[in-house]
Amino acid sequence: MHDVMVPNVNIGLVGHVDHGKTTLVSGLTGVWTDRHSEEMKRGISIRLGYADATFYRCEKHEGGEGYSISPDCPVCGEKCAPFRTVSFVDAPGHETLMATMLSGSALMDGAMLVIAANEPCPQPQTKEHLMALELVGIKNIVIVQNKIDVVSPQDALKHYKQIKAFVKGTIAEDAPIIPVSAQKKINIGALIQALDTYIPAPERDPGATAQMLIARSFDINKPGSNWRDLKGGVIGGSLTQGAIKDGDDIEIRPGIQMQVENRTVWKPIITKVVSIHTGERKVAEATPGGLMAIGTKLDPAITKSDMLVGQVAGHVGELPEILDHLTFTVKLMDRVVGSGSELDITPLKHKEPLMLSVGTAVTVGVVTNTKKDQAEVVLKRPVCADVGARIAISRQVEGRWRLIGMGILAE
Ligand SMILES: Nc1nc2c(ncn2[C@@H]2O[C@H](COP(=O)(O)OP(=O)(O)OP(=O)(O)O)[C@@H](O)[C@H]2O)c(=O)[nH]1
Repeated sequence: MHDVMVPNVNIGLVGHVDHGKTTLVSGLTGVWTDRHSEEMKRGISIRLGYADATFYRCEKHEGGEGYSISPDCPVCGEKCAPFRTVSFVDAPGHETLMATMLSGSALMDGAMLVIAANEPCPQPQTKEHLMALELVGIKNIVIVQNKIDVVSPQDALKHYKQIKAFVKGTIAEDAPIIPVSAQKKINIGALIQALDTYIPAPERDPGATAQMLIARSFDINKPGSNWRDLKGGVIGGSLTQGAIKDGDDIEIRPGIQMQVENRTVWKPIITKVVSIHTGERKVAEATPGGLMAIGTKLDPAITKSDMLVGQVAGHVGELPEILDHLTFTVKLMDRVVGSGSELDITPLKHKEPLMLSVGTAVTVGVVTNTKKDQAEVVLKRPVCADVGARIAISRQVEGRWRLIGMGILAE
């Protein structure tokens, strides 16, 4: 591992099932396949996956040639310095896992939209994932035209034009389209160059109060953990602002569900940070950018099996309110995308159940009040969120949750 501090960004991988997202991350990190198959064995591949990469650039070459995942320049063999570390958030492509994709999108500074060259574009989930990026406000997008090794140059060009037509008028209209073969490792340098250019490390405020969105939580003592020297109950995710240090007392909200006099209440969890990892490194302090894992003094029974996913961690007393009902402005799309039949979206109805994604939290609620562009929803599970937070709204259409619009949390 290197000792140079380089900017870190979180890049999401989205796109239709089997278009090669996992293979691509493997090519960009050199390690992912093993970890992924390890996860598969443990039966948790439906959850979000993470992998870290360090990118190197040789100053001696123009274009994508000098970009690689190895410190040795692929052209001249000279040693190069790292210029960027990247945490990949791999969202599963399957349509029933849209909630997981939305939960992961809260962590993304930008996204790679992976589209296979050997299938007509757009496929249903490609449409739905692009719409999700648009709704959650992810503007920095690089389109990867994958599997170019299995089509002729003419067909690749035809397909490229299909992608161009598909993204016209969307948030990805000006996104670069990089033809690659993840499997044959063709054009990976150009892809790294595009990621560097189009997904910059965002401005963040390390001086603000800490807010960590939790996207994984587990028992470190279980076999298969990547962070063997962390101890106790572990939470993983990303800081959106502020910093967390080793030894800090932290609070996790909403916390634990309890029954008090026949009422369900949520009690924030208070604990101490005993170790921090970013990527493969142990660090004394975590700042925004990249994914991290924090070892705490919590009993692993509280953190096991992703039980704290969707919660927020920060310093004691400094987190946003715990909300068991949300009032938000609503902007609905015209039609449901990604379904076989693209149905019109009707206004929200009183008593209608909705699935709402806020930060990494995915929660279900019932509409209790609705006006033209505002709604109130009572939640089954509360969330911890600030006024102004973005809310992705899904409703049941033809038996599954479909993304129908976006909300902004009001006072
Ligand atoms: N020929 C060829 N095959 C590829 C390429 N990239 C991926 N594949 C194959 O396509 C299949 C799907 O790849 P994955 O990487 O699992 O796809 P995915 O998008 O992660 O799929 P989900 O996680 O299920 O959404 C696998 O059999 C890969 O070996 C490529 O560039 N060329």
